[in-house]
Amino acid sequence: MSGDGVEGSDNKPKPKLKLYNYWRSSCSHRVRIALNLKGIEYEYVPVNLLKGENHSPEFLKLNPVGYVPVLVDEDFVLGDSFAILMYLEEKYPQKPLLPADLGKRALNYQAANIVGSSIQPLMNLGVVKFVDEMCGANEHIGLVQYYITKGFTALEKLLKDRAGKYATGDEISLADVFLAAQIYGAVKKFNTDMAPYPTLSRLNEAYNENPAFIDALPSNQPDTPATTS
Ligand SMILES: N[C@@H](CCC(=O)N[C@@H](CS)C(=O)NCC(=O)O)C(=O)O
Repeated sequence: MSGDGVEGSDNKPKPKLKLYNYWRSSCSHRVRIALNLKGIEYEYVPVNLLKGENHSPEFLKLNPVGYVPVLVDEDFVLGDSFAILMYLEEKYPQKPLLPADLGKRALNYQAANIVGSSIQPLMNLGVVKFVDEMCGANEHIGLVQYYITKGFTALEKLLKDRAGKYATGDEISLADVFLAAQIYGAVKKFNTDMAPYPTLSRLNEAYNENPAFIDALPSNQPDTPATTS
């Protein structure tokens, strides 16, 4: 969370960005990684999903769909991690997440959207609770594991001949931000065995050595419960 504050042309420091988020939320985790990579200071505003704070009238004014993360930049309010990442990318072009090469950029969108559309939504807290209420306690586990396997299998095939040190080359890019958060969530919450995914495992090792990724980990946030390792 370190980095230079953003200064206006009058050199007065501008108010910090606020990130409404939750330590364990993978969508929040993505945005924390990008903020750290770009060296943007922000205020961490915790929203406890287990206590349903995301359904409060105050929070729904910020994001009518009731999900974290939400970014507040002075009087501009933006929900959805993908939208936030694109906003940050344009407003803070340092350490770009989108490669200049069109094909690589498109590959980043594809990998990010496999995570953001075909894996994470199926393991979202609301979905998990709904499935368990309809089908019985812990019935969500099989469903989530199915979609993690399907998504990771696709990502492994997609990236195995294209990855460098990072997902789409030797520079960190958008796909890495999505992958790091998704792999962490799959392993920690659903005990996913990463052995069938050697490329994803290798990328995950690179993430775990990078301070911007380490500072963004769910285990390192101000609202992380003390009992969590
Ligand atoms: N497409 C949205 C999805 C946001 C989302 O699903 N957020 C989850 C946490 S990762 C959430 O707030 N879940 C609360 C719930 O399901 O009630 C994004 O990328 O920001």
